[in-house]
Amino acid sequence: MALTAAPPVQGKPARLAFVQVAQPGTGDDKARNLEHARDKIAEAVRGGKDGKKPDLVVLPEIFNSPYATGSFRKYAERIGWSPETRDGFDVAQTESESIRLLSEAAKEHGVWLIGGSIPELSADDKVYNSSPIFSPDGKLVAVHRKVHLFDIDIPGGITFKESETLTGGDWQTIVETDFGKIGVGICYDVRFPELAMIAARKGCIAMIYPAAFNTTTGPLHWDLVQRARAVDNQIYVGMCSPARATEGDGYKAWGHSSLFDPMGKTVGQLEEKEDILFVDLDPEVVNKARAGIPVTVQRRFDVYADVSKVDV
Ligand SMILES: O=C(O)CCC(=O)C(=O)O
Repeated sequence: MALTAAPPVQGKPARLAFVQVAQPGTGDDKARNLEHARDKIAEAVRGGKDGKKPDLVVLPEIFNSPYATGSFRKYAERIGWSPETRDGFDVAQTESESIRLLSEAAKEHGVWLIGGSIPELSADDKVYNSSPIFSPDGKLVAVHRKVHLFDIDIPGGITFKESETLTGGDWQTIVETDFGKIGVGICYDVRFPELAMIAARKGCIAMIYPAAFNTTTGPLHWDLVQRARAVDNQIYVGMCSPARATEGDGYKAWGHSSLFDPMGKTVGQLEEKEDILFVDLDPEVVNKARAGIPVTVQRRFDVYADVSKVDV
């Protein structure tokens, strides 16, 4: 029995490298963090056991600053990119040393680069948690500003309030690479299924999130939310975390950078220490999942189209 399947997703097989670098402690200087990230990108580009060069390298959330609301403004840099200037943006004009370094690394190695995220200072003096994305010629093709701020309070677990110093972004980010469309979110954004659903319906083969879960929610939800987004939308979902800090009283990231496939299977996953995860995307795996379980074309928007109008 042939079922009605969604149109095939456009893309080519691609190798990804998730660079799980240590997150800076409060005493760290930024130049050292940046140099370390640059070295790790170079290591990733040399490939894993089979020596295959990745098409896309991903860094974790807030890799150049301590992950602390009190540090974001101090470490923030003016990037200058906006969706309006996207095509005419010249990296040579940015004031951001992190953007310059990442652009050089992407160009030097000829790879797509999701440059984790960094605190960004906007023209109107707000601070955002922002993920810059570079093409292999070093062009800054997009900046995703974390849309959903991480404000949680779990007694006996973790309290964190990004909104004390950060502002939420107000656009969705989809990047067109030469191996297919990729959606980008940042960490807490993964808890909101809508971004992933829209990305999938717009033809993305994967959602990638620079992220930094913690030791309270990590063991419970890190795998679960990625697998849920992957299975709901029949796309690949991956998150790149910092390594877990072993000293100091700073943020203790969960680690476990990982990629899940459209059937919810683990493609690959790290532990909590510094390491690099090499994993492959295959559009045929997406097409097969969609042909077998065609939820993409079975949705009943006539029944639930007005979900945003339902009061909570
Ligand atoms: O959602 C979570 O449990 C963690 C989110 C987080 O750490 C973040 O958004 O930075």
